[in-house]
Amino acid sequence: MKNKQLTIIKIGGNVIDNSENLHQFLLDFTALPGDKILVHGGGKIATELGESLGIEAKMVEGRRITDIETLRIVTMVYAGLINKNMVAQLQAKGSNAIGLSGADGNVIKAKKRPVSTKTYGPEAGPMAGAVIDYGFVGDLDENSVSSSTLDSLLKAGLVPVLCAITHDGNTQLLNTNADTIASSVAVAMSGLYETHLVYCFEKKGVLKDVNDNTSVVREIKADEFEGLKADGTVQGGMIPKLHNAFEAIKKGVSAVYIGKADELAELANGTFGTKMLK
Ligand SMILES: Nc1ncnc2c1ncn2[C@@H]1O[C@H](COP(=O)(O)OP(=O)(O)O)[C@@H](O)[C@H]1O
Ligand SMILES: CC(=O)N[C@@H](CCC(=O)OP(=O)(O)O)C(=O)O
Repeated sequence: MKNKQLTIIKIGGNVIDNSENLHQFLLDFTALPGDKILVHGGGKIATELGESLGIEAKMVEGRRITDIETLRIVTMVYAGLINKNMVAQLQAKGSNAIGLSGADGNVIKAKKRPVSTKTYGPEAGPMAGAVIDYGFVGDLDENSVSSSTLDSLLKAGLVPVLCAITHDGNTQLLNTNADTIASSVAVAMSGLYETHLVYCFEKKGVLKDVNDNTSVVREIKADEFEGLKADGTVQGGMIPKLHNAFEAIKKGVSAVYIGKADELAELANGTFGTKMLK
Protein backbone atom coordinates (compact mmCIF):
# COMPACT_ATOMS: atom_id res chain seq x y z
CA MET A 1 0.00 0.00 0.00
CA LYS A 2 1.50 3.34 -1.09
CA ASN A 3 0.74 5.91 1.55
CA LYS A 4 2.08 9.02 -0.17
CA GLN A 5 -0.40 10.84 -2.36
CA LEU A 6 0.43 12.70 -5.57
CA THR A 7 -2.03 14.85 -7.53
CA ILE A 8 -1.49 15.36 -11.28
CA ILE A 9 -3.51 18.30 -12.55
CA LYS A 10 -4.01 19.13 -16.22
CA ILE A 11 -5.14 22.58 -17.29
CA GLY A 12 -6.53 23.19 -20.77
CA GLY A 13 -5.97 25.98 -23.26
CA ASN A 14 -9.34 27.71 -22.85
CA VAL A 15 -8.54 28.49 -19.20
CA ILE A 16 -4.92 29.47 -19.87
CA ASP A 17 -6.24 32.02 -22.37
CA ASN A 18 -8.29 33.79 -19.65
CA SER A 19 -5.99 35.64 -17.22
CA GLU A 20 -8.55 35.94 -14.39
CA ASN A 21 -9.50 32.26 -14.48
CA LEU A 22 -5.84 31.26 -14.75
CA HIS A 23 -4.91 33.42 -11.74
CA GLN A 24 -7.64 31.83 -9.59
CA PHE A 25 -6.71 28.33 -10.77
CA LEU A 26 -3.02 28.86 -9.93
CA LEU A 27 -3.96 30.18 -6.45
CA ASP A 28 -6.05 27.06 -5.80
CA PHE A 29 -3.35 24.82 -7.28
CA THR A 30 -0.76 26.37 -4.93
CA ALA A 31 -3.08 25.87 -1.93
CA LEU A 32 -3.63 22.19 -2.73
CA PRO A 33 -1.87 20.12 -0.05
CA GLY A 34 0.72 17.43 -0.81
CA ASP A 35 2.92 16.60 -3.78
CA LYS A 36 1.65 17.72 -7.17
CA ILE A 37 2.54 17.96 -10.86
CA LEU A 38 0.95 20.43 -13.29
CA VAL A 39 0.48 19.55 -16.98
CA HIS A 40 -0.69 22.32 -19.30
CA GLY A 41 -2.06 22.49 -22.81
CA GLY A 42 -2.46 25.68 -24.79
CA GLY A 43 -3.94 24.51 -28.07
CA LYS A 44 -6.16 27.57 -28.41
CA ILE A 45 -3.21 30.00 -28.12
CA ALA A 46 -1.12 27.98 -30.63
CA THR A 47 -4.05 28.06 -33.07
CA GLU A 48 -4.42 31.84 -32.68
CA LEU A 49 -0.69 32.50 -33.15
CA GLY A 50 -0.61 30.17 -36.17
CA GLU A 51 -3.55 32.02 -37.74
CA SER A 52 -1.87 35.38 -37.23
CA LEU A 53 1.11 33.97 -39.16
CA GLY A 54 -1.12 32.59 -41.92
CA ILE A 55 -0.89 28.94 -40.79
CA GLU A 56 -4.27 27.31 -40.37
CA ALA A 57 -4.72 24.65 -37.66
CA LYS A 58 -5.78 21.18 -38.82
CA MET A 59 -7.21 18.91 -36.12
CA VAL A 60 -8.25 15.28 -36.62
CA GLU A 61 -9.91 13.38 -33.76
CA GLY A 62 -8.73 16.02 -31.28
CA ARG A 63 -5.11 15.85 -32.43
CA ARG A 64 -3.21 18.61 -34.25
CA ILE A 65 -1.61 17.74 -37.58
CA THR A 66 1.88 19.02 -36.86
CA ASP A 67 4.00 19.87 -39.90
CA ILE A 68 7.43 21.46 -39.42
CA GLU A 69 6.07 25.04 -39.33
CA THR A 70 3.40 24.05 -36.81
CA LEU A 71 6.00 22.25 -34.69
CA ARG A 72 7.99 25.51 -34.47
CA ILE A 73 4.88 27.38 -33.36
CA VAL A 74 3.79 24.83 -30.75
CA THR A 75 7.33 24.58 -29.35
CA MET A 76 7.48 28.37 -28.94
CA VAL A 77 4.00 28.57 -27.45
CA TYR A 78 3.89 25.50 -25.17
CA ALA A 79 7.54 25.07 -24.06
CA GLY A 80 8.29 28.81 -24.12
CA LEU A 81 5.57 31.40 -23.68
CA ILE A 82 3.00 29.41 -21.68
CA ASN A 83 5.35 27.19 -19.66
CA LYS A 84 7.60 30.04 -18.52
CA ASN A 85 4.68 32.37 -17.72
CA MET A 86 3.02 29.61 -15.72
CA VAL A 87 6.23 28.98 -13.76
CA ALA A 88 6.72 32.69 -13.05
CA GLN A 89 3.13 33.01 -11.81
CA LEU A 90 3.50 29.95 -9.58
CA GLN A 91 6.76 31.29 -8.16
CA ALA A 92 5.01 34.56 -7.29
CA LYS A 93 2.31 32.55 -5.48
CA GLY A 94 4.87 30.66 -3.39
CA SER A 95 5.04 27.40 -5.37
CA ASN A 96 8.59 26.36 -6.28
CA ALA A 97 7.74 25.40 -9.85
CA ILE A 98 10.16 24.02 -12.43
CA GLY A 99 9.05 24.07 -16.08
CA LEU A 100 9.97 21.16 -18.32
CA SER A 101 9.41 19.82 -21.82
CA GLY A 102 9.74 16.07 -22.28
CA ALA A 103 13.34 16.58 -23.45
CA ASP A 104 14.42 18.27 -20.20
CA GLY A 105 15.88 15.59 -17.94
CA ASN A 106 14.47 13.12 -20.52
CA VAL A 107 11.22 13.15 -18.53
CA ILE A 108 9.01 12.12 -21.49
CA LYS A 109 10.29 10.26 -24.54
CA ALA A 110 7.76 9.72 -27.32
CA LYS A 111 7.61 7.90 -30.66
CA LYS A 112 6.62 9.79 -33.80
CA ARG A 113 3.17 8.62 -34.82
CA PRO A 114 3.41 6.51 -37.98
CA VAL A 115 1.40 7.51 -41.04
CA SER A 116 -1.98 5.91 -40.46
CA THR A 117 -3.04 3.09 -42.70
CA LYS A 118 -6.52 3.05 -41.21
CA THR A 119 -9.26 5.10 -42.77
CA TYR A 120 -11.28 7.36 -40.55
CA GLY A 121 -15.01 7.36 -39.98
CA PRO A 122 -17.49 10.23 -40.34
CA GLU A 123 -16.35 11.81 -37.02
CA ALA A 124 -13.14 12.81 -38.82
CA GLY A 125 -15.17 15.38 -40.80
CA PRO A 126 -13.51 16.41 -44.06
CA MET A 127 -10.69 13.91 -43.40
CA ALA A 128 -13.13 10.95 -43.41
CA GLY A 129 -11.75 8.11 -45.48
CA ALA A 130 -8.30 9.69 -45.69
CA VAL A 131 -4.97 8.14 -44.73
CA ILE A 132 -3.58 10.51 -42.10
CA ASP A 133 -0.02 11.75 -41.63
CA TYR A 134 -0.04 13.58 -38.29
CA GLY A 135 3.51 14.82 -38.86
CA PHE A 136 5.53 15.52 -35.73
CA VAL A 137 3.05 14.10 -33.23
CA GLY A 138 4.49 11.93 -30.47
CA ASP A 139 2.77 8.86 -29.00
CA LEU A 140 3.57 7.58 -25.52
CA ASP A 141 3.88 4.04 -24.21
CA GLU A 142 4.41 2.51 -20.77
CA ASN A 143 8.15 3.33 -20.84
CA SER A 144 7.83 6.97 -21.94
CA VAL A 145 7.71 8.76 -18.59
CA SER A 146 10.76 8.85 -16.31
CA SER A 147 9.03 8.44 -12.95
CA SER A 148 12.39 8.38 -11.11
CA THR A 149 13.38 11.83 -12.46
CA LEU A 150 9.99 13.31 -11.58
CA ASP A 151 10.24 11.69 -8.15
CA SER A 152 13.68 13.29 -7.59
CA LEU A 153 12.22 16.72 -8.38
CA LEU A 154 9.30 16.15 -5.99
CA LYS A 155 11.69 14.99 -3.28
CA ALA A 156 13.69 18.20 -3.79
CA GLY A 157 10.52 20.16 -3.01
CA LEU A 158 9.93 21.26 -6.60
CA VAL A 159 6.62 21.33 -8.49
CA PRO A 160 7.13 20.03 -12.05
CA VAL A 161 5.19 21.95 -14.71
CA LEU A 162 5.05 19.88 -17.91
CA CYS A 163 4.11 21.14 -21.37
CA ALA A 164 2.91 19.22 -24.42
CA ILE A 165 6.33 19.04 -26.12
CA THR A 166 8.15 15.69 -25.97
CA HIS A 167 11.21 14.31 -27.81
CA ASP A 168 12.25 11.06 -29.49
CA GLY A 169 15.76 10.85 -27.94
CA ASN A 170 17.29 11.45 -31.36
CA THR A 171 17.04 15.28 -31.57
CA GLN A 172 13.44 15.41 -32.78
CA LEU A 173 10.92 17.40 -30.72
CA LEU A 174 7.34 16.12 -30.97
CA ASN A 175 3.88 17.45 -30.13
CA THR A 176 1.89 15.25 -27.71
CA ASN A 177 -1.65 15.95 -26.53
CA ALA A 178 -1.56 17.35 -23.00
CA ASP A 179 -4.45 15.13 -21.78
CA THR A 180 -2.42 12.09 -22.86
CA ILE A 181 0.69 13.41 -21.09
CA ALA A 182 -1.28 13.89 -17.86
CA SER A 183 -2.72 10.37 -18.05
CA SER A 184 0.66 8.74 -18.83
CA VAL A 185 2.42 10.70 -16.06
CA ALA A 186 -0.29 9.69 -13.57
CA VAL A 187 0.00 6.01 -14.57
CA ALA A 188 3.82 6.04 -14.38
CA MET A 189 3.82 7.76 -10.98
CA SER A 190 1.22 5.31 -9.62
CA GLY A 191 4.09 2.84 -9.20
CA LEU A 192 5.49 5.15 -6.50
CA TYR A 193 2.52 7.11 -5.13
CA GLU A 194 -1.21 6.84 -4.69
CA THR A 195 -2.01 9.08 -7.67
CA HIS A 196 -5.04 11.25 -8.36
CA LEU A 197 -5.53 12.75 -11.83
CA VAL A 198 -7.60 15.92 -12.27
CA TYR A 199 -8.57 17.38 -15.65
CA CYS A 200 -9.45 21.06 -15.30
CA PHE A 201 -11.19 22.94 -18.10
CA GLU A 202 -13.79 25.71 -18.53
CA LYS A 203 -16.94 23.67 -17.80
CA LYS A 204 -18.23 22.25 -14.50
CA GLY A 205 -17.58 18.64 -15.51
CA VAL A 206 -18.93 16.19 -18.04
CA LEU A 207 -22.34 17.66 -18.83
CA LYS A 208 -25.55 15.91 -19.93
CA ASP A 209 -26.20 18.98 -22.05
CA VAL A 210 -22.95 20.64 -23.13
CA ASN A 211 -24.64 24.09 -23.02
CA ASP A 212 -26.05 23.68 -19.51
CA ASN A 213 -23.48 24.01 -16.72
CA THR A 214 -26.03 22.77 -14.17
CA SER A 215 -26.29 19.35 -15.89
CA VAL A 216 -23.08 17.84 -14.45
CA VAL A 217 -22.91 14.04 -14.47
CA ARG A 218 -21.48 13.30 -11.00
CA GLU A 219 -20.04 9.85 -11.75
CA ILE A 220 -19.32 7.88 -14.92
CA LYS A 221 -18.44 4.18 -14.97
CA ALA A 222 -16.03 2.85 -17.61
CA ASP A 223 -18.77 0.73 -19.21
CA GLU A 224 -21.00 3.81 -19.67
CA PHE A 225 -18.48 5.62 -21.90
CA GLU A 226 -19.44 3.92 -25.20
CA GLY A 227 -23.12 4.77 -24.64
CA LEU A 228 -22.35 8.43 -23.92
CA LYS A 229 -20.39 8.61 -27.18
CA ALA A 230 -23.05 6.79 -29.17
CA ASP A 231 -25.92 9.03 -27.99
CA GLY A 232 -23.86 12.19 -28.62
CA THR A 233 -23.65 13.30 -24.95
CA VAL A 234 -19.87 13.50 -25.20
CA GLN A 235 -18.32 14.91 -28.34
CA GLY A 236 -15.18 16.55 -29.72
CA GLY A 237 -12.33 17.05 -27.24
CA MET A 238 -14.30 15.30 -24.47
CA ILE A 239 -13.97 11.93 -26.23
CA PRO A 240 -10.12 11.68 -26.03
CA LYS A 241 -10.24 13.25 -22.54
CA LEU A 242 -12.55 10.53 -21.22
CA HIS A 243 -10.57 7.85 -23.06
CA ASN A 244 -7.41 9.07 -21.28
CA ALA A 245 -9.27 9.23 -17.96
CA PHE A 246 -10.48 5.62 -18.14
CA GLU A 247 -7.06 4.40 -19.37
CA ALA A 248 -5.55 5.96 -16.24
CA ILE A 249 -8.06 4.22 -13.93
CA LYS A 250 -7.51 0.89 -15.69
CA LYS A 251 -3.73 1.18 -15.27
CA GLY A 252 -3.50 1.98 -11.56
CA VAL A 253 -4.48 5.61 -10.93
CA SER A 254 -6.66 5.76 -7.79
CA ALA A 255 -9.06 8.55 -8.76
CA VAL A 256 -9.77 10.66 -11.85
CA TYR A 257 -11.89 13.83 -11.91
CA ILE A 258 -12.94 16.26 -14.66
CA GLY A 259 -14.15 19.71 -13.60
CA LYS A 260 -13.98 23.49 -13.71
CA ALA A 261 -10.56 25.06 -13.21
CA ASP A 262 -11.68 27.76 -10.78
CA GLU A 263 -13.52 25.23 -8.60
CA LEU A 264 -10.41 23.16 -7.85
CA ALA A 265 -10.73 23.99 -4.13
CA GLU A 266 -13.83 21.74 -4.09
CA LEU A 267 -11.63 18.66 -4.56
CA ALA A 268 -11.11 18.63 -0.80
CA ASN A 269 -14.83 18.17 -0.03
CA GLY A 270 -15.57 15.71 -2.85
CA THR A 271 -17.94 17.99 -4.79
CA PHE A 272 -15.61 18.73 -7.71
CA GLY A 273 -16.99 18.00 -11.19
CA THR A 274 -17.33 14.46 -12.53
CA LYS A 275 -15.66 11.44 -10.95
CA MET A 276 -14.67 8.50 -13.15
CA LEU A 277 -15.26 5.02 -11.76
CA LYS A 278 -13.91 1.59 -12.80
N1 LIG B 1 -20.73 16.29 -22.42
C1 LIG B 1 -19.79 17.23 -22.43
N2 LIG B 1 -19.51 17.91 -21.29
C2 LIG B 1 -18.55 18.88 -21.27
N3 LIG B 1 -17.84 19.26 -22.35
C3 LIG B 1 -18.07 18.62 -23.52
C4 LIG B 1 -19.05 17.58 -23.60
N4 LIG B 1 -19.06 17.12 -24.87
C5 LIG B 1 -18.17 17.83 -25.55
N5 LIG B 1 -17.57 18.74 -24.77
C6 LIG B 1 -16.55 19.68 -25.23
O1 LIG B 1 -15.29 19.22 -24.83
C7 LIG B 1 -14.45 20.37 -24.64
C8 LIG B 1 -13.26 19.98 -23.80
O2 LIG B 1 -12.32 19.33 -24.59
P1 LIG B 1 -10.97 20.09 -24.99
O3 LIG B 1 -11.30 21.37 -25.70
O4 LIG B 1 -10.10 19.13 -25.67
O5 LIG B 1 -10.45 20.41 -23.51
P2 LIG B 1 -9.20 21.21 -22.99
O6 LIG B 1 -9.52 22.65 -23.07
O7 LIG B 1 -9.07 20.74 -21.59
O8 LIG B 1 -8.07 20.79 -23.86
C9 LIG B 1 -15.35 21.38 -24.00
O9 LIG B 1 -14.93 22.69 -24.25
C10 LIG B 1 -16.71 21.09 -24.65
O10 LIG B 1 -16.97 21.96 -25.71
C1 LIG C 1 -0.90 16.41 -30.80
C2 LIG C 1 -1.77 17.48 -30.20
O1 LIG C 1 -2.93 17.58 -30.54
N1 LIG C 1 -1.21 18.28 -29.28
C3 LIG C 1 -1.92 19.34 -28.65
C4 LIG C 1 -1.09 19.81 -27.47
C5 LIG C 1 -1.68 20.96 -26.71
C6 LIG C 1 -2.94 20.59 -25.97
O2 LIG C 1 -3.24 19.42 -25.72
O3 LIG C 1 -3.65 21.69 -25.55
P1 LIG C 1 -5.10 21.73 -24.87
O4 LIG C 1 -5.03 20.85 -23.67
O5 LIG C 1 -5.26 23.14 -24.53
O6 LIG C 1 -6.08 21.21 -25.89
C7 LIG C 1 -2.17 20.52 -29.62
O7 LIG C 1 -1.21 20.94 -30.27
O8 LIG C 1 -3.29 21.05 -29.65
